[in-house]
Amino acid sequence: MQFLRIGYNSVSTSGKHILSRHVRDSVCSLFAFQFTTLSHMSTSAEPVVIRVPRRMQEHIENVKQMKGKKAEKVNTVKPGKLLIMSKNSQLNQASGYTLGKFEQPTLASKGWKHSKSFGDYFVINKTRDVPPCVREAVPEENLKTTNKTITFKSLNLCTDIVEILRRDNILYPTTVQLQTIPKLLRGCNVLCAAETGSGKTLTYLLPVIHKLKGEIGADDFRVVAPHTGCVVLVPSRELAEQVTSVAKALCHPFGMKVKVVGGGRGVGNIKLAFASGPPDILVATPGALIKALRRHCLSMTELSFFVIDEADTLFDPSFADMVQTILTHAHIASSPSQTQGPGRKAQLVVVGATFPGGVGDVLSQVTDLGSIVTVKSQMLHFLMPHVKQTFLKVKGEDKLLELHQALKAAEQGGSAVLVFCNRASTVNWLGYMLEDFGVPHSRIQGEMPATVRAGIFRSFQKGLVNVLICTDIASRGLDTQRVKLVINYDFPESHADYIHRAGRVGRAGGGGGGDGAVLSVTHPWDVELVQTIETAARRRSVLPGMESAIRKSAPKPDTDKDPER
Ligand SMILES: Nc1ncnc2c1ncn2[C@@H]1O[C@H](COP(=O)(O)OP(=O)(O)OP(=O)(O)O)[C@@H](O)[C@H]1O
Repeated sequence: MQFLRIGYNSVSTSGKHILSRHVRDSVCSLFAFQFTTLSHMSTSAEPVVIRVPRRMQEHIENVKQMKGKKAEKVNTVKPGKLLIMSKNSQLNQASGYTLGKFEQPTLASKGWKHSKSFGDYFVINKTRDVPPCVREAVPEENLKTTNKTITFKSLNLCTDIVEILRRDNILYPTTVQLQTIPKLLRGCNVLCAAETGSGKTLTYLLPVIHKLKGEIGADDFRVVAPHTGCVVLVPSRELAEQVTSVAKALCHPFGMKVKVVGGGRGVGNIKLAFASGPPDILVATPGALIKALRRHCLSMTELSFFVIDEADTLFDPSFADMVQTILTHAHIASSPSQTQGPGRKAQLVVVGATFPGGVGDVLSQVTDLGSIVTVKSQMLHFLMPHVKQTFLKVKGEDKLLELHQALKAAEQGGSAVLVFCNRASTVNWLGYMLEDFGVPHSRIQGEMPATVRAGIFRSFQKGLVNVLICTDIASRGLDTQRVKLVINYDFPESHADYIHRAGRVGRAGGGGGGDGAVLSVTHPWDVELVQTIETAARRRSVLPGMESAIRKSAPKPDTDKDPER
């Protein structure tokens, strides 16, 4: 300070020295008044030099840095329920706390690249008990007094279908069903993007069955020339069997035929599916469907519906060419009017819980993109608020022990567990290790024949075994109501994989939707993904990089008679 005063004096008297820009800025921030005076005084005279001692410069820099750090730290600890619970309680975040738009959250996983962080953890607590897609269930006796409650009947589905659903205790449409079913019944092409477990299978199957049921008998030419009414394309054999069993249960009372053709079976088996004539609904994997088309087992020119389920996988480069080839066999409508009467074209339904870019490029080749109505759920690409998600930073050698502990705890609770690995070889190795520990389990990975995989998955679904070690092949679309715990033994390689894996718990119709949990074990190389997930949780925002090209269609000024409006 002493020295500065001398500088000030020298300015006021001689004004002969040049003020270095860097020092001027530093001084300016701390001694704003003095600098204003200096600049003012030096305008008419020669440039000014103020000599600031090195120690003072360092002090100024230190103060600046400290100020910056203080600005970064946000006090998120508040009384009440916790959204984020961390090993370091200073980094907890109350569920009632909302980060400001420009506030930088201090992450519990901030130092997780450092070896000292082994043993650290944080938990994203659930903030609700039921999945957001499940709409408020109002007791039957209150229905008359509650305008808001919409049942499947009010969606104009035929009473027989509503009755079948009622027997399965499916009474109220989920939000995505409520938004999508009326549009499909009107004949629109629909792209439906909704979170995992929100009931997308029924979303497309119900209108498909309703319409095909109406066509049978009412449509003379159909009796003369029976044809397949709907093709559902799915990426895996397990999913094909799952969709088929749901469709069969719904179609059986109406005498409608549902068949499945999946990978891993020979051409003879594919032909067998068509031996008794074209099925009303065909569920197929891309490879099997192409084989069927090449052998003229079916024609897709008279389809009423073409459904692409798990679109993000089917539009992935490994499938995209096959999907494109298949789409050229179908005549896709460009407007609802083209879906009526003889010579009608097929409605296109594209369904998924995550969407990559590039979907539009493929679809634009078969239909007018403007004809596709987009239904995007509000929770798309958000972390599930009804599932507790724990992240552990552990040493490689401790992973197995952590897994064993978690499996033992789950075994006591009697719940089923999915353990995800990134490689088929890890699935096999982990299986041998768990055998040594005496943990009964099954394994599924992509290198197994599809028929074997499907059998293993069926026995897991039936409850014959409670632990399934798997790769991401089990993360897409499979309905795993029994599963209460998902363990990421290997951390997923992308946000999309995390969303799909975590989505195996907390599904609609699961009764206690809120008792599912996800446990992720992480390594230093996973930390960046973990940090973006933690940031999204603290900000309550979507996971980054998932926005893709999906935009909700602007409402058209037509006679949209959705009951929700
Ligand atoms: N309206 C409803 N009410 C109650 N349960 C429902 C309803 N609709 C669907 N379900 C049940 O919710 C579960 C999940 O449905 P589904 O498998 O279709 O989800 P999804 O959205 O396709 O999930 P994913 O994205 O993982 O494929 C199923 O067991 C289904 O029977």
